Amino acid sequence: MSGSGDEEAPGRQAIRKLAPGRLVIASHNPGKVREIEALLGPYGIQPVSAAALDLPEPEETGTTFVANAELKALQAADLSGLPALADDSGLCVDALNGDPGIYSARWAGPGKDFAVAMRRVEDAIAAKGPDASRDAHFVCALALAWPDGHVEWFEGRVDGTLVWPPRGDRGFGYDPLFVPLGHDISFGEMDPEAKHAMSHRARAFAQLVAAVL
Ligand SMILES: O=P(O)(O)OP(=O)(O)OP(=O)(O)OC[C@H]1O[C@@H](n2cnc3c(O)ncnc32)[C@H](O)[C@@H]1O
Ligand SMILES: [Mg+2]
Repeated sequence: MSGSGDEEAPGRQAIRKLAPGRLVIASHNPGKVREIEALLGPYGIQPVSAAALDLPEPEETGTTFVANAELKALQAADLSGLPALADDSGLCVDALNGDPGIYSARWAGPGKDFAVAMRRVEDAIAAKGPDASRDAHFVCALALAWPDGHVEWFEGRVDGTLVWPPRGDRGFGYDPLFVPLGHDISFGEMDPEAKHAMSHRARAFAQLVAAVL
């Protein structure tokens, strides 16, 4: 941090008090929780997941990634009495006007079956014809909320193209479909460290670190 003598923002003071304290990761997605724990690793914060605290999964009624991240973070902070970090993310496909977007989890159905969701994406692109664009991007909105209702949010994005059939069994969700720009392997084939070097989540996280940690 640069400068001296300036008053720290309330959020900054709060997160400083966290270390080595606790932060709720307000997500019920084990793949995301794993990635966020890895990203938090260097900062001496002890994360606890919403699932470990038995927090309910809120209905995602927002119409944007940020709105959904915010409602998940606020609910977890309110119920736990701890600061909470939520992630709302998804795959946006150009040929599908940005779908599945904020509905990315819902395209996998109640069984959260991403083989089904990836097939749905592929079928929808194929229905647009052989010349349909295969360009896509992942978006991640992170919201950091405190029990007093203070909330800050950050967004990251990574561009790429979609392959078929799915490639690799690393990562989670739509990772096997997505080849980031400038690379020739999918997120599903990549080392977690390589994904963290460029992912939408890592980019949103870098902004959070710059602003808050
Ligand atoms: O809401 P929480 O409890 O955090 O878990 P979720 O799985 O429902 O998460 P979202 O509502 O944010 O839905 C986003 C979906 O987009 C997909 N997604 C997000 N980030 C991804 C990534 O890095 N790689 C692959 N798929 C991703 C993933 O399948 C998620 O289920
Ligand atoms: Mg969700």
